[in-house]
Amino acid sequence: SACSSRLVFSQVHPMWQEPLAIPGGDRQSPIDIVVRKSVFDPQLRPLKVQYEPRTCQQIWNNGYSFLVEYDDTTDKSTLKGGPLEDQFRLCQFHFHWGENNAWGSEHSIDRRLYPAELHLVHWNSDKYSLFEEAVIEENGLAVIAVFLKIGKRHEGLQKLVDALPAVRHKDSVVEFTKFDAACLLPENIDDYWTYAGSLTTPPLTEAVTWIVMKRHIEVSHDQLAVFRSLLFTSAEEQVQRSMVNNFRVQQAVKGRTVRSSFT
Ligand SMILES: COc1ccc([C@H]2OC(=S)NC2=O)c(OC)c1
Ligand SMILES: [Zn+2]
Repeated sequence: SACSSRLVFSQVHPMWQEPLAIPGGDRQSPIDIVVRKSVFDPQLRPLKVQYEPRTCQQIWNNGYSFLVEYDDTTDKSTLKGGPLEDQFRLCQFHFHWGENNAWGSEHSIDRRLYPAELHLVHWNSDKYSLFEEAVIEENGLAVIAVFLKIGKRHEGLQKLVDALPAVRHKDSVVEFTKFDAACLLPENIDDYWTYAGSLTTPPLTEAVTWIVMKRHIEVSHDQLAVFRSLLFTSAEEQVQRSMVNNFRVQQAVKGRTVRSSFT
């Protein structure tokens, strides 16, 4: 699918140092969400998530995370409502996680970090015809963020966990079909925060309407351990590096307002 588009990142592996100052970066992500400063917006509507499991295609280790990629050539898996004026198409989801359970998420709530964070990535198919077009437009993308907490085993995630050893190295791909991404959403998706932000790895474009779920999902310690068994490095490289701590440092809010859909 296009959305995992082979946008050429800076070849220097960011390893999450800040490789470059973003010219005029005044809406960068991730951020710490200060709950008492968020503003309830009664005009925020319920989210409408309609995912078609048959659009799931493959898992790709891109050397930053592993992406579960969807066929985004038609409007079969869509997101609308909430803060969104247009219809958005699901193109991939991926995660960010730590080397241990003390940290790993990109966003935090009142400074509380989670061991991992899921990003469900959608692009505005009312206004653009390709992910690559949308990724440089300020209303181009919508990313749903869901925090992961260590607890009971997540049955729906296990099918994905079982496929990960096949994509251990950077640039490996494995077929992965009929996965319902909706199983990774918390029961209640009506409670969320939303703010204007950016991609969290290069190209860091300020194209993202963030929808950060208030409710987390639970995964088992062993399931998250399999994420940490992945590698940043390709099979040919002499030195193998574990894929952990693939999150960006938090960015200045710079006067942005974070709205909440709940009081
Ligand atoms: C080329 O497409 C990209 C590139 C980077 C990101 C990063 O930005 C966020 S958000 N998470 C990431 O890993 C992306 O995710 C939507 C999509
Ligand atoms: Zn991400």
